[in-house]
Amino acid sequence: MAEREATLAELGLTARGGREARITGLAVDSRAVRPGFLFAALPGSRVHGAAYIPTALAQGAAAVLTDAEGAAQAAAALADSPAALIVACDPRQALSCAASLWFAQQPATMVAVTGTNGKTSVATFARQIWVALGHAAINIGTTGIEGAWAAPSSHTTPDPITLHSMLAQAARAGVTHAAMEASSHGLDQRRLDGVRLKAAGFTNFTQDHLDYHGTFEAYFAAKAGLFDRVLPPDAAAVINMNDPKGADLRALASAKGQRIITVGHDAGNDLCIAGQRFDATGQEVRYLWQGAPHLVRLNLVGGFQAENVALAAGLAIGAGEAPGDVFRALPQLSGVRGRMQLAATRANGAAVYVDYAHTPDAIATALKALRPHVMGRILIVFGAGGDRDRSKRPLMGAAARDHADVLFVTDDNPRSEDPAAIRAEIMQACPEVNEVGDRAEAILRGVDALLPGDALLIAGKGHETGQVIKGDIFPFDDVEQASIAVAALDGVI
Ligand SMILES: CC(=O)N[C@H]1[C@@H](OP(=O)(O)OP(=O)(O)OC[C@H]2O[C@@H](n3ccc(=O)[nH]c3=O)[C@H](O)[C@@H]2O)O[C@H](CO)[C@@H](O)[C@@H]1O[C@H](C)C(=O)N[C@@H](C)C(=O)N[C@H](CCC(=O)O)C(=O)O
Ligand SMILES: Nc1ncnc2c1ncn2[C@@H]1O[C@H](COP(=O)(O)OP(=O)(O)OP(=O)(O)O)[C@@H](O)[C@H]1O
Ligand SMILES: N[C@H](CCC[C@H](N)C(=O)O)C(=O)O
Ligand SMILES: [Mg+2]
Repeated sequence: MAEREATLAELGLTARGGREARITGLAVDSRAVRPGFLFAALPGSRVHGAAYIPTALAQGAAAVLTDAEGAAQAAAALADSPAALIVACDPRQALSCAASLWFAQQPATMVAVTGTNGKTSVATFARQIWVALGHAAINIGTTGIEGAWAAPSSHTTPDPITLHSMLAQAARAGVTHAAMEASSHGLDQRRLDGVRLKAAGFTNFTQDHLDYHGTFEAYFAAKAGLFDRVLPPDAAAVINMNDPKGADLRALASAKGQRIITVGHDAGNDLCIAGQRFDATGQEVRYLWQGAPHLVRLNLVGGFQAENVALAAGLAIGAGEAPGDVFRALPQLSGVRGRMQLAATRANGAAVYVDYAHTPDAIATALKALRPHVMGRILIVFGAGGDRDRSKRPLMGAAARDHADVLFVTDDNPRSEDPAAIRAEIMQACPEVNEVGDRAEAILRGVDALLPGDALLIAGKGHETGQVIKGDIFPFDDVEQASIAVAALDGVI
């Protein structure tokens, strides 16, 4: 980053007293500050970044961006320094816009998707549609940056400096299309406010992340910010009307003057899921685009995937593709790793699926979605993450109790918490279950219990490759464990 310089004005920032500075890089963490950097001292969840302003100045920061509280907190250090001070009411938003100007390039066609469940799936499907239509495309989210340019990512929606650095690298590598996940944390923290969107999508709204947002209202307001604040008026809003919150977002998008593409099962929607027929490996879907039918074979298990595909198709159309081309591309779509993934099959034919369901709604949806594909019983192995929304635990237990036939409650990233206490909270709703703390053993027991025609759903970790216990990450992969269990029990590798 130090190879180039920009003035504050070029980054859209105005310092107190009109002071200018030549900026050589951006940082939100004082430990990353180098001489000439702009340090963004942001209000955090644990501490105000202003606490690190003296350190950043000592390391040569040429400018500090913060809010009024931060400026007051570090007044003494700032008064003694030649660094420029920018005080913004929303410093996170100012940082995102500065980052977009600093890194300068982003793929010309970008879309974003928000919602409690389905974001990764929709973003991946949008990328696959674009690739099928001949574009150099990526998706950005929980599974990293994938497609024509790839990189790992620690966040679903990366912080703005990381995000714009990656967008610029991807654009320089020739990427023209990008679909990104807008997490509620990312929206609340303005991480994607510097992204220029052609379309934005909404999947659904159910319980998650109340530990962070506090109330359902605040959680929904964060998601609505994608349409209210980030999406420009000349862009398209693609809204799943099957969700009760869809109507609220349609009204919001309409007030903004955005082009609205509604998606849902009712015939009145622009993109309607008019019929579905399930078989062992996927489904046939009859979509209607503004009344005209498109019959599509999807190699995807789970009725909700037809909704995710519809939303991705709506985003591609909203961002400029011809509808006919988009529907022709859909049979080529393949599933996302760890989302209703067929991980193994027993010698007796019983199937083992791995899915990332880690909310009450996702567990219910995943189990209900499996039913039409399964003739026998449905078994589930699941747990709940530590240091995350506690109130969802008994609800996850209830969802499994209501929609599965045999339950194994196990551990899923206990993090700093006592794993047995997490399991006990889940089992408040389903006391009559098999409790097996060790996840590998729970999977082995679940696989062992499979009779011909049965299916096992291993829920919660999806694509994850580690089990987080205290501060350590132990290698763990549900798909791999499913294969190991089948091999051990059936004697095949
Ligand atoms: C709750 C949350 O989202 N926290 C994010 C936030 O940290 P924070 O502002 O709360 O950090 P803090 O510790 O209070 O520190 C305040 C400020 O001081 C700075 N600092 C701190 C220490 C130091 O020595 N020097 C320094 O400058 C920090 O950089 C920060 O700006 O800003 C940081 C920098 O951008 C993020 O890394 C951090 O993500 C944490 C690690 C996190 O776990 N976030 C998760 C919950 C998250 O964002 N998840 C969503 C997806 C969820 C989902 O849908 O499943 C995601 O998009 O990934
Ligand atoms: N449209 C949907 N409706 C309900 N549940 C869904 C839907 N799509 C996916 N799910 C469930 O949610 C799980 C997570 O899917 P996905 O990773 O696509 O969502 P996400 O919103 O990206 O999740 P995260 O917020 O954790 O990144 C899936 O494994 C599935 O169980
Ligand atoms: N990104 C989500 C995923 C959680 C998945 C589950 N395995 C867990 O650890 O709770 C979160 O951090 O809340
Ligand atoms: Mg995701």
